[in-house]
Amino acid sequence: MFAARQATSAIFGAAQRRAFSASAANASKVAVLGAAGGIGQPLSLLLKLNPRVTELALYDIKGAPGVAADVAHINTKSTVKGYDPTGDGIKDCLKGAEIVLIPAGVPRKPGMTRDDLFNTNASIVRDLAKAAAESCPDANLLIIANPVNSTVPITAEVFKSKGVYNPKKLFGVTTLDVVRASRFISQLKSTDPASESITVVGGHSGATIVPLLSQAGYALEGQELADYVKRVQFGGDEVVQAKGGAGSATLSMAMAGARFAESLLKAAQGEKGVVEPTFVDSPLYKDQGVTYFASNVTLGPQGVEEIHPVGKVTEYEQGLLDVCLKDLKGNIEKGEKWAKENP
Ligand SMILES: NC(=O)c1ccc[n+]([C@@H]2O[C@H](COP(=O)([O-])OP(=O)(O)OC[C@H]3O[C@@H](n4cnc5c(N)ncnc54)[C@H](O)[C@@H]3O)[C@@H](O)[C@H]2O)c1
Ligand SMILES: O=C(O)C[C@H](O)C(=O)O
Repeated sequence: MFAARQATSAIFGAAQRRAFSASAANASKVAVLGAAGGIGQPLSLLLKLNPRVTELALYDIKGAPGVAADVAHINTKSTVKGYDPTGDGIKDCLKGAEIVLIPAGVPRKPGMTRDDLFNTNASIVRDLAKAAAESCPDANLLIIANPVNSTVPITAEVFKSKGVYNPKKLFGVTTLDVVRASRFISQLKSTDPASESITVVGGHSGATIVPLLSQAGYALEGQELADYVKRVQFGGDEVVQAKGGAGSATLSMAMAGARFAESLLKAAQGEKGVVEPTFVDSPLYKDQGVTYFASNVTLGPQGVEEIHPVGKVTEYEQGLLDVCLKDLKGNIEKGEKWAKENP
């Protein structure tokens, strides 16, 4: 039988559980908006298994109370409550949240780009961002809904318009790109994926996803390198195709979102040297008009502590970066413009 304790032990090791006990006084409310969806459900499950989470608040336009009732039976200590749009649902869900994950929004079907989701997801994210800016302006906001390259700038504009924008607490979740980059190189080189750490920078769509394989000491060449880069850049499409119209990555994304939330909680609870890749308001390419950029970031109790530079790249990687920056600038400006015109 899959006992919750065993599952918790498998995902969160003994050292983590001891560290958690030492800081058990921390109350960590985590909210998931879009909790009844393909990502939302397994993400809620993984958060329920995380001993650092003390309160789990699950919101969706439909189905969240059911998901909450189900997840709440898992024998870990956190409390779970589901909320829907009736009454003060969203406000109550967000009040006191330390972390808010937003996977609410439509996923791709074969033949679509992430940007094709813009028209639907922009207003969903804007409205949820408004609610967060009003009810939990100090929370860490983790944007999963696509197109991340635009939904993060939209969220920032909402927070700016309410006078509560804190660039250190707004994150586009790009964790899945490094999870894939590590897994795919381990398949090529027959290594342990858990010990692979491939830096991926840029954004979260196609050519804006730039894996920097050379920094991990790998020197793939020619077609092998091109195929690897393409697989990382279009890993999402691989899943969209395989699901044949039934959506995009949900399970691997839930794992990636839960990992990022865990890293933020560790940092908030005093752990040093917690580094994750994420798409943030970044100085790295501001001189080229690219105001948000994903790179490795050291997390601290106040969110972003240090944005790591991109570091040394090969000529080939510089070529990828040049293409990335051009696309990214357009995606960011599109989000900002839309948010200003559609407050
Ligand atoms: N950042 C990443 O790496 C990454 C990875 C995978 C998917 N995604 C994106 O995540 C999003 C969700 O994907 P999914 O597979 O879970 O989709 P899904 O359709 O299965 O679930 C989305 C959920 O959002 C809910 N929702 C819609 N509007 C809402 C609103 N206004 N308030 C609250 N909830 C609302 C829906 O009811 C649904 O339950 C998509 O945009 C997808 O492209 C991002
Ligand atoms: O590919 C998608 O549309 C979903 C997500 O962004 C992913 O990378 O899997």
